[in-house]
Order: sequence, then structure tokens, then C-alpha cells
Amino acid sequence: MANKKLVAGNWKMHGLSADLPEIAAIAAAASSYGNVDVALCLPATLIERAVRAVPGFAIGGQDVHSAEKGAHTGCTSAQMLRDAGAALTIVGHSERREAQHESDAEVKAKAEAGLAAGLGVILCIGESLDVRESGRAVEVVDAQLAASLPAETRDNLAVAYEPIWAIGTGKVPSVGDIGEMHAALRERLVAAYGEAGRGVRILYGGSVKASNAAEIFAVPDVDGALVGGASLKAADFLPIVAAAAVD
Ligand SMILES: O=C[C@H](O)COP(=O)(O)O
Repeated sequence: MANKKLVAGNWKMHGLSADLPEIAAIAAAASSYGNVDVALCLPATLIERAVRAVPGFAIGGQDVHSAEKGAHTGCTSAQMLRDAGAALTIVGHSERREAQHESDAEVKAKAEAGLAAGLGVILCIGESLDVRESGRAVEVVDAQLAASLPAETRDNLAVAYEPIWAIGTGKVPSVGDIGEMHAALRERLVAAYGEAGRGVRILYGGSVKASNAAEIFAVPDVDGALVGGASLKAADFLPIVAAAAVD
């Protein structure tokens, strides 16, 4: 049986209190799609206010530290996100893997910390353009996933395949390439977790828009999307949610 789709927006470093009405508009419309889970991963500064503004709607963070607390200036623990009312968090986004030099081992520890705190976790993986052009994308991303996966899965773990070269560029892999990658990732999840691996949602991310969402969602083992730029405005994001709602 197909997994229920998850469409999560990643607002990255965008969003001020003036944007709360946009979040409310997304949440209000998203609640009418009973067969799709919808979430917005916001800057940490907005999470608590967004949770108050849209009770019951899934608000998430974009990163957590792997430790519960300690001398980690500027960092946010999974418990802190939970305390602010977050339901989930992204870990291992390529923008952090690159700019903050996060290793697979660190991402795994962050994913485990998020799950232990009761957060849903969206674990990101994806290849560079060089790797894609070398023909080694599946091998490299599979290895990245194997090294980043939490030791034990939970119902609220999801994986997001995001080719780095597709993020914010308007370029998207062919549906054949997305399907090949997601099938390999599914095999990896089943190898790691047994049958429970079939229930781990595999999202696609990278230049998802209203115009390409339907064909991406029709690919086997695409269980939703992690959406960046097109999640900032209800008018751009809600058609993607609607595409996910079509069986
Ligand atoms: O987390 C989201 C991804 O980085 C995709 O961003 P994008 O939809 O702007 O390409």
C-alpha cells in the first residue's frame, strides 16, 4: 500500500512575524486535504508564534544539535524545538552539510536526537552535479543514506532525496532518474529496517513547483516533497499540496 504523502515546506532563512498570515493561509487550506500531511519548517525564531497562530498544523525546525544541552553557542536542541511546539525537524540539508561541514555521522546523531525527543525527522541526502555527471549518483547517495540513517526507525522518520544541482535552480532530474534513485533508497531502507523500511516516506526535493509536482508524485516510491522557494507563498505551495492529494 502506498504511503500517505507528506508535503513539507522549508522556508530556509526566510520569514518574519509579518509572514504569519501567509502561514495561516497555508495551514487553513492544507487542513482540507485529509489524505496528505502538510508541514512548514520555519526559522527557529518563528516557530513558537506560528504554533500559536495555527494550532494543530505541523510546524517544524530546519536543524537540531545532536546533544540535549550544553556549551553549543547558537545551537538549538531537539528538546528546545519540542518545547517551542515543533512537531518535526529537517536534518542534514545539503546547505548545512556544505556550509557547516556536517558529516554523515553528525547527521545520523541529529536524526537520532530528533526522534528521541519525539520529533518527526526529515533526513536529507543528495548528490552534487559532478557526482551526477560521473554516473555515480545512486551509489554515492545510497552510501550517504546508509551512513546517515538512525540505528532504529520510527513512524515519523522520512528521507528527502534532494539533488544539490536541482535546489533553487529550476532544474529537475528526469522522472526516470528520480524513480531509479527512490527505488534504490527504498531497498536501502528495507535492508536497514526490514518491512518497516517500506513505511519510511521518501520525499523528493529540488525545484518542485505546481507545474512539475503531479509528474513527480506519480513516480513509484515518491511519497511527497520537500519544497523550498515554492513553499513561501500559499498561491505557489497549495497547488503542490493539491497535486499530492490526487491518488
Ligand atoms: O529543502 C528544500 C530544497 O532545498 C528545495 O529547494 P527549492 O524547492 O527552492 O529548489
